[in-house]
Formats: sequence, C-alpha cells, structure tokens
Amino acid sequence: MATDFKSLPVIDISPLLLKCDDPDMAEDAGVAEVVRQLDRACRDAGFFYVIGHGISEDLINRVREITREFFKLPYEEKLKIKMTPAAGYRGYQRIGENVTKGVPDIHEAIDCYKELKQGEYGDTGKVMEGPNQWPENPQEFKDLMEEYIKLCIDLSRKILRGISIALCGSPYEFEGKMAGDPFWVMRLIGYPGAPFTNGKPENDIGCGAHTDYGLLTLVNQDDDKTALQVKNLSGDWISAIPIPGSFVCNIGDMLKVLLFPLSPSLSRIAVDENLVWNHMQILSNGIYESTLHRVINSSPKYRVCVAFFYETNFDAVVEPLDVCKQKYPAGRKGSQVFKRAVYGEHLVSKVQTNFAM
Ligand SMILES: O=C(O)CCC(=O)C(=O)O
Ligand SMILES: [Fe+2]
Repeated sequence: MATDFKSLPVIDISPLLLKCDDPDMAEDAGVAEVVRQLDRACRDAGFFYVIGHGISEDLINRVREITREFFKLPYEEKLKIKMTPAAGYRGYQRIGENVTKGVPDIHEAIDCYKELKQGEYGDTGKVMEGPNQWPENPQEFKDLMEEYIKLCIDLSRKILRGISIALCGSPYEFEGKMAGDPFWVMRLIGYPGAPFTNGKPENDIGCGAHTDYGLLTLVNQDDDKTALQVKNLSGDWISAIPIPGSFVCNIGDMLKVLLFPLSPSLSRIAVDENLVWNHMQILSNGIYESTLHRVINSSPKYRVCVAFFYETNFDAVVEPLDVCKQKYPAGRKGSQVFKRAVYGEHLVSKVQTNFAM
C-alpha cells in the first residue's frame, strides 16, 4: 500500500484499445495519457476501475445473473459439479470450503481454469488437468462463460500492454515467455446476505484479506452492494463502490515479484514492502502494489462477483529482473536472497492449501 488513497481511480482505457495493435502505440497522445493513469494507479493503490473497455454492460450483467441463478439451485443440484482434487480442483465449493489464512470464507463458488493439455506441464500441470465442470442448468451457462472468458483474456492483455509501456516503454513485456500463453482462473462467487442481530448486520468475512497471485484481476461485481474493500497505507479499508458497467481491476503478486527480490522467510509469494522499485533501465521511487483486499457483504442481499484472474504462462519463471539482482545481491536488507518462482508450482501449492476438503 504505497499511499493513503481514499478512493480508487477510474480509468477510461478506450484510447489504449484503439491503438493497442500498433507497435508504436506508446507515441500516441491518447495512449500516453492512459499509460500515465495506469502507472499512477499501480503505484498509489494497485487498484483502479476500468471503463471504456469495450465489453458490453449487457454481457457483464448477464454473466452475474446466470451465476446467481446457479447458486439459487438446490444444494444437490450444485453438488453435481462438486470440486475435487480428481477434477483438477475445478467446480463447485460450498460455503466455508475456501479458506483464507486458515479461516473459512463465507462464500460459495465455482472455480474454472484454463484447460491444460494432457502432460503439457509434467507432474505440476497434472494436478490441474481435466475439463472445467460447467452446470447443465442454467442451460446457456457454458457458452456464455466461454464467450466472456475470451473477452476477459483479450482485455487483460491489452491493459497489460499499457502497464508494460508504463514500466519500460515496450508494450510487450508481458507476452512471449512471460505471458504469451497466459494461464487464467475464473471464480464465480456468491456471498450470502448478512444476518441481522439487534437490527445491525453481522459482518461475516466473505473473503479474508489477501492479495491476488497472478498478474491482473478483473472484478465484475453486483451494482447494488458495496462489499469489496482495499487497504491503504494507514490501514484503513477503502470501499470499491460499484460503478455499473466497469471492472475493478487490480494487480497481482506476479507483477510485483517481477520487480522485487523475495524474502525466503515468506511461505507465500510476497515481497518486502519497503524495497525501492528498480525496473529495467529506469530508476523510480514508485512501487507497484498487489494490495491487500477483502470482502464483507453487510447487505442483507446475496452478492455475486465474477473474478477473472489473468496469469503468466503456467511454466513462466517469475523472478526479479536482472537489474534488481545486481543492485541487491543479498536483498536490500542484507537478509534476503533471491528466489525463483515457477507460476504453476505456486498455483498448485495455493489450490492445495486453499480448500478444506
Ligand atoms: O468479491 C470480490 O469483490 C472480490 C473477490 C476477490 O478478491 C478474489 O476472489 O480474489
Ligand atoms: Fe482477490
């Protein structure tokens, strides 16, 4: 949390989308302005709203509505696509089955992942193999979600071109070996409404404080409940108040890891908050954040959120860039060493510990 932001910036990315297949896009004044705003947002909060993204509001709303219809079905019906290790951790989880830092989260969810070809990534990939489990009811569920996923992949790649220009001038830092064949995760999440006691809502934690572990997340949340909260430097929780038709976008640990040496004492991928950002040839005091956030649905109404996580390639080696290693060979505080992380290994360790099976 780099600053004491009090709200999250709103970025109209339409100028970036117009030019984003042009290798010289960085020279366009409209693109340069979007890049400036993305850079500011990534340094200040790690979170921003995206508008002008080209995905129709109708589709965004329909994706949430069909998810709500599924969660309204009887439990036995939902169990037909139950998530198990044998199903590659794909499918339905009941309330409390997902765990954040040892505490069960008050949500139910369907998890889907990019489908891996058999044997494509050896033993690590094997854990995640298998087709996604789509419900047969509602009928058009699978087709709608597959259409939506394609659009989210495309949009994420384009936003990352803007972030890449902000970091190093080239639009393509997150393509090729790093994220040219990106893994993705989609979580369709339902948070029960808060029960009321003595006229006051009881704030159960829908999703405990965490950072996301990929590159970029696109959150499609209900328009009429404020539940997602983002932590600022002072420790205040700032609400991501819904803006209809927008995505709440946030950067994940992988993006941050690319920029920083890691502490070996941390079991999950996280980095020292105080390190000075030093990327490529550029020296900057800016730090890109993967900011802590949590979800508390204190509304009496059921809340739906569809979170799309755009990741690196499954086998990408994510490690601080060379320039960071040269600058801090033992870590900036002397006690740290550099650690390589293979994204797929990190993911597998997360999915295996995230669920109380
Ligand atoms: O429900 C939300 O608004 C966000 C959920 C979230 O942070 C996550 O699934 O990582
Ligand atoms: Fe998250």
